[in-house]
Amino acid sequence: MSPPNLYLPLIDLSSTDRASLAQSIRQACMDHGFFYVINHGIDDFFVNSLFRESKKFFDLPLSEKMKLERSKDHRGYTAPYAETLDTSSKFKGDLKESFYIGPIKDSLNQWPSKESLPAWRVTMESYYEKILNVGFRLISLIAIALNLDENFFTKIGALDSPMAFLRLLHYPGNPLNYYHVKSDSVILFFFLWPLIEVDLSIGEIHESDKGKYGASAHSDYGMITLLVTDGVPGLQICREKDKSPQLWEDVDHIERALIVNIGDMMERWTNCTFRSTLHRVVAVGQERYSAAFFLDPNYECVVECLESCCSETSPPRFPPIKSGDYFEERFRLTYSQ
Ligand SMILES: O=C(O)CCC(=O)C(=O)O
Ligand SMILES: [Fe+2]
Repeated sequence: MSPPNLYLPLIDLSSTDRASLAQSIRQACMDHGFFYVINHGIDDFFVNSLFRESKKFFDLPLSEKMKLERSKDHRGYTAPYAETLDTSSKFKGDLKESFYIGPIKDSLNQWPSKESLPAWRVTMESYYEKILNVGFRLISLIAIALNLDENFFTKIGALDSPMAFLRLLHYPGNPLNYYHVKSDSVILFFFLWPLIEVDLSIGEIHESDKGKYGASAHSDYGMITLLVTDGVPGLQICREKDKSPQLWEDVDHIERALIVNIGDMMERWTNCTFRSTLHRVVAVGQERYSAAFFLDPNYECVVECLESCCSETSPPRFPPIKSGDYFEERFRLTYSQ
């Protein structure tokens, strides 16, 4: 295993020294907002079956996938170019296609039929439970890292039926195959590169930075995100978003490690002590699969500056906000471009 270019701390969940783990997490969250997690207890077997089933879905014809188009509850399929994570971008839409699975105990999720993909639902549900469990363990370490009771986030109700979403992602290898033209309600896909040269006067050509970004620059909305990838590179982070020009650093793949990052809610809670770092996925000309698990608080939970993160000299920077209100606004911006 070659050492990563960008040094991100490795958090070894098999360690019993919770105080030292929490200290490393604190440092990682202040310096990068990103860290690796090893020995998390999710067997390779589950990750491999997650990617195998994910691929089976994304391999279906677009018309089949669109039958499960993302609902108002944010469950289901989003086609390439449906999302613009970088809401300031002049380009429209990201290259990726994705599938959202929300809390598995409610009945709002959409599933491919058992006839077409018999093992799909059970695979996703099983991975969801396992990764949720790792998320809970990390949140408790994060509470310690913030000098709080290890059950702090449970006690304030954040983890009471948390709004945890598993998002399966597929980045096409050849972006040119996915040029997408949108005209009012009509969406046409062109699968032949030469056609792009034709001046199409209907609608708008969605160039998505000419296919440069699988996912454009963004920060995640919630508490923490736990990511697994198939090892294909592309993920980059920018630690100083206001610096010009921005410096983007590659996040290397480490076999069997999860990549964990802090989201905007946690940044608000911690009064920016912990950083919600800008990141993106650049297209590397290779097909790529990943699965991001967003562990976000219960929508009723009020996110307000933690006592351990403010003082007279460092007053709260954000007003308290109900988690559900915050998410609705962020989702609206992401999909309204
Ligand atoms: O696919 C990846 O590596 C990152 C995905 C991501 O940042 C996201 O879905 O928010
Ligand atoms: Fe992200």
